[in-house]
Amino acid sequence: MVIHTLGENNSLFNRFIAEIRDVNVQNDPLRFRRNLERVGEIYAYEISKTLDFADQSVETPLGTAVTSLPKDEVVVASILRAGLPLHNGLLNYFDRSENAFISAYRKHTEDGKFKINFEYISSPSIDGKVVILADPMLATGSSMELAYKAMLTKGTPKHVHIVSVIASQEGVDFIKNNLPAENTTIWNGVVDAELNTKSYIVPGCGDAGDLAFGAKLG
Ligand SMILES: O=P(O)(O)OC[C@H]1O[C@H](OP(=O)(O)OP(=O)(O)O)[C@H](O)[C@@H]1O
Ligand SMILES: O=c1cc[nH]c(=O)[nH]1
Ligand SMILES: [Mg+2]
Repeated sequence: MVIHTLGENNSLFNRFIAEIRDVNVQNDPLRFRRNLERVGEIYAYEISKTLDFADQSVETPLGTAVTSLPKDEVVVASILRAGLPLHNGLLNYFDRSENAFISAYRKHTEDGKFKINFEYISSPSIDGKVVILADPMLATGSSMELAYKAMLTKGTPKHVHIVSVIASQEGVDFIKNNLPAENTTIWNGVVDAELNTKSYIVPGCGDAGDLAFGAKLG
């Protein structure tokens, strides 16, 4: 399985990750969402380089320009709710893509544990298409695995790109061990070493869904 960690290279991408993490910046929800969106835009550009391309003619007022354009059909998919700003960023560039949404969230119990609740998937057929499955946080990897399985009920994809902004090493290993290697690629912004006792990524950024959209009950 090919795994990319974009934050390993020096670029402006790291500024967006730093602001997403920074307690003194992430408390501005508009900026937090916009930074996730900007990260999504950069992922879209990087992932676009892996697509199949074909020459197409474009008529200009003065002649014909032959341009190499992506020919794959792309489905942008994300996990509610923290995935929404990242989804929007991907969609800003893959503006012709189809879209899918999966609801998967941590349902906490009184003993401090949680299980992943799945309620909903809205998706087109993914037969033969390139699926980009996005969620800013890859902690244990359970939500992503559940979302991946839900997507597979909608067809057989050509390729699946798993996209996270902040991942844990455990989450990356879990995806590597549980998803097929041949047609899956993982894209992370950064990979942090630890999960705490509540399975939050350390240093991570805190609760991405709450930072983007506010606290929720349960
Ligand atoms: O890798 P995992 O251990 O499964 O954890 C990651 C999941 O947890 C967060 O969602 P959360 O349940 O907080 O929902 P939210 O997006 O509604 O905040 C995050 O957005 C991922 O979906
Ligand atoms: O660190 C984490 C883990 C799960 N979900 C988050 O939003 N943050
Ligand atoms: Mg959350």
